[in-house]
Amino acid sequence: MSEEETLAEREPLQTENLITPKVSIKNLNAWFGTKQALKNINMDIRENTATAIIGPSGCGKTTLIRCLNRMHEMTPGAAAKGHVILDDTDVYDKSVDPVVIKRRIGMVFQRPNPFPTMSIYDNVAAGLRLNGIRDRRLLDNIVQESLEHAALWEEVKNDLSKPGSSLSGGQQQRLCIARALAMQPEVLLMDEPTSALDPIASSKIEELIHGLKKDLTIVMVTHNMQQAARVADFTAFMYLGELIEYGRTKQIFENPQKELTERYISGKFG
Ligand SMILES: Nc1ncnc2c1ncn2[C@@H]1O[C@H](COP(=O)(O)OP(=O)(O)OP(=O)(O)O)[C@@H](O)[C@H]1O
Repeated sequence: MSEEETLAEREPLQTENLITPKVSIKNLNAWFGTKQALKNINMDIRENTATAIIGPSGCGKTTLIRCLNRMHEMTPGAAAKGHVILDDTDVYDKSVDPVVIKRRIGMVFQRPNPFPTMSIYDNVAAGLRLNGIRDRRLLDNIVQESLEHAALWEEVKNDLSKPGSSLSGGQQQRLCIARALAMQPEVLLMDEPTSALDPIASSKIEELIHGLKKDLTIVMVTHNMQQAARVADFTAFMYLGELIEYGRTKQIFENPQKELTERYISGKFG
């Protein structure tokens, strides 16, 4: 058994249905005004795994992950209907506070977006302070842990008061990951987290994703199929707002069951 093999690959397939998902998407539909962007998505996401969402431009990848933590509805005119069950909470239940959901399901965006006027330290501490944490020692600890977790601490530990915007693009993206981790999310959504980065910075983020899976569940959008193959345990292929095929990454890439998936994977359209 190679070290490259992931936990999901080693486990026998038969156990798959017995594992309670971390996130269960049921009959999820989403719109921008009258345009339907997601069509009846059903998908279970297993805890402590990385799932890649792939598919051609405009197929609904970003919309899908933004529906998971209720960011989609923040776009004027946007709406979602259906269920996203996080453990045993329906994210779309009327009694649920979307702010709590965003804390439990964090997000990292395509372009690194540190708060430009804030120091490295304050970028990571900002969310904690907003949540009323003022104790300096506690803040120091969480900031250090988050930066360590994001594999950035060694590079910035002597420069914590410098602006976040003084870092390289790859470092800024890891700072944004640290900022998300400081809130101790259970699920981390990543929307093409390496598309603005060079290959070395990208591979650092990919390594990081491997490590982060031990503590949380990752759902990432990527245009890069090699990246999906390298980092994701499971891959979902979408087309025109529909989930066409979803399974273990190895199966999706080596033995797709649907012709559309096969055509996309082999570069016949994109
Ligand atoms: N703010 C918006 N207003 C109106 N329509 C939108 C908006 N954002 C996305 N859409 C439309 O919704 C559909 C899904 O978009 P989405 O961004 O989820 O696709 P995607 O697969 O992530 O695309 P890409 O790979 O290009 O980022 C597309 O047809 C897109 O044009």
